[in-house]
Amino acid sequence: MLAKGARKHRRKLVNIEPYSRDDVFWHEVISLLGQEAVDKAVDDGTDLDAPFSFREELELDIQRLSSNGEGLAIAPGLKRPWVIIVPFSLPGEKIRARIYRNARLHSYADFLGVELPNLSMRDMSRVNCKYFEECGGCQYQMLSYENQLDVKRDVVVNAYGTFSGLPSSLAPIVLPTAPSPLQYGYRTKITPHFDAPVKLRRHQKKKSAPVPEPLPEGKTVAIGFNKVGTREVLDIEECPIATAVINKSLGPLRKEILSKLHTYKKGVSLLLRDSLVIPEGGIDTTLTSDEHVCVTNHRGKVREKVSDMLFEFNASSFFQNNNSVLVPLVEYVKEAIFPFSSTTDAEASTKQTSAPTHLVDAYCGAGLFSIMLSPYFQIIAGIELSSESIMAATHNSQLNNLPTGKVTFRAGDAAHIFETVPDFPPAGTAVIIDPPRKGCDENFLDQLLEFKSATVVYVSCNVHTQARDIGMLLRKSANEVEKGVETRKYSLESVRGFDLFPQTAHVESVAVLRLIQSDA
Ligand SMILES: C[S@@+](CC[C@H](N)C(=O)[O-])C[C@H]1O[C@@H](n2cnc3c(N)ncnc32)[C@H](O)[C@@H]1O
Repeated sequence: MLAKGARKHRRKLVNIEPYSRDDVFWHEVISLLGQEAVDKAVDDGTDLDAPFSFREELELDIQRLSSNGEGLAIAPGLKRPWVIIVPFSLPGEKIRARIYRNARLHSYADFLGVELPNLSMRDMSRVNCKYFEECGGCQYQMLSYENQLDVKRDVVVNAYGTFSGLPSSLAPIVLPTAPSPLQYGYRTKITPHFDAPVKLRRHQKKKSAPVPEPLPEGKTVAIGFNKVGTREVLDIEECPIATAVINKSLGPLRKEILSKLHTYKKGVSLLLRDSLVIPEGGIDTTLTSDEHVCVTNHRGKVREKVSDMLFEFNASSFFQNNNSVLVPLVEYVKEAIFPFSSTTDAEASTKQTSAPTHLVDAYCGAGLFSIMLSPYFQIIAGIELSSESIMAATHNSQLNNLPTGKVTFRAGDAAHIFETVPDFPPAGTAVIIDPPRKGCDENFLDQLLEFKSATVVYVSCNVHTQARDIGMLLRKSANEVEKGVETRKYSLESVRGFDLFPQTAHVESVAVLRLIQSDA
């Protein structure tokens, strides 16, 4: 019988949040070791029995790249199999690593160096950041950009293979990853943070304590991002994936924070957001400026331009962080909705009889898709949980002179959108879904299935929850046909990664679904 503390530790290691980063690793461990070996270790009770001690150093052969960006190796010379996860390492490489955490049938290790590099992938002259291998951010800088895009396509393929629950006969067509026009200097938002120095924190806790003094000359605190694999802050003076205006402001902001560090009771997350200058004078698009500034006030306003449309939103609200890729992304979504515009008349007539006239934009944020696609629809309805973003979306439809009544934005849970559009003809409606990382809930998917729009385009920053949601939608849709209550079902036409986050392991994924006759 395990002691209480050991039972708690076991529960923590075994109960992984589904579709999380840890869950992705766990599925990769199963895939590398084989289900049989995993079952045996679980039966023997050795699945948590790590064969390594803290800080043990090892030489490893990397076998695969994880969808999370790290290299995966099977520990050498052991009687029972065990996986080691090491950042900055590539398949085919021999590397040195040092264990820092043990988990269920796998351990995490720091990267110490390459013994034998994989020269078909690694070229260190490509690395553009002085914090590479220290910062937890951009792990793929040593890869060519083409290689990064290929790796991200594999992530999409594997996510559908592992998390959709679809048989391999229904595996989607995964198109090549669409590139970002900018591969550095693209991030329009960064959020470096700092912890209040321990001494100050203690000092501030005592109510009777005198007002703390500024830090003595030469004493400083790290302001930046997490060191790889830790929660420790790495001091960052520049970030090559952020825009020039953000990098220009980072130095002065750091200086200001350090000069008043003694006034912070706890650590703080800073915000630096690239914005066009917003001219005085309210809603007047003739007053536009191409000058960029960095907004650091969380309650400040930000303006971005996408093609010839303007977007304003609160600095702390959601907006896509790579402006350079937004025109290709929106254009791709548009072509998915109106495939006939790029096909011959004969092809078009076999695909769909008429172009959609209505758009539902679920999880609409500040109205990016609704507003960009407004010229192509008669009526648009958007929904979004954040009332701040809905106010921004409504403001943005006026800022871009959209005809009154053409676009309606509502604050609320996405699932409520379908009850508010009873007059939208499903056959003439396209639905765009762009949920947060956790994906959609089942209630939303049920409403979507009941509505039966001709086309659904699902945009996601987490391809693993997207695969789960699409798998569920396709199964429920096929079930309706099997039961004889419906003759049409959803078919997954394609999935395509979009590189919104060059140099990192993240990928945005766009899935296109069509409602087809079940015998089609
Ligand atoms: C990835 S963002 C997409 C925003 C927008 N489509 C864009 O591209 O700018 C996801 C949005 O979903 C919103 N959200 C989260 N949960 C929601 C829910 N249950 N119903 C509606 N919106 C939700 C968030 O506030 C966030 O703005």
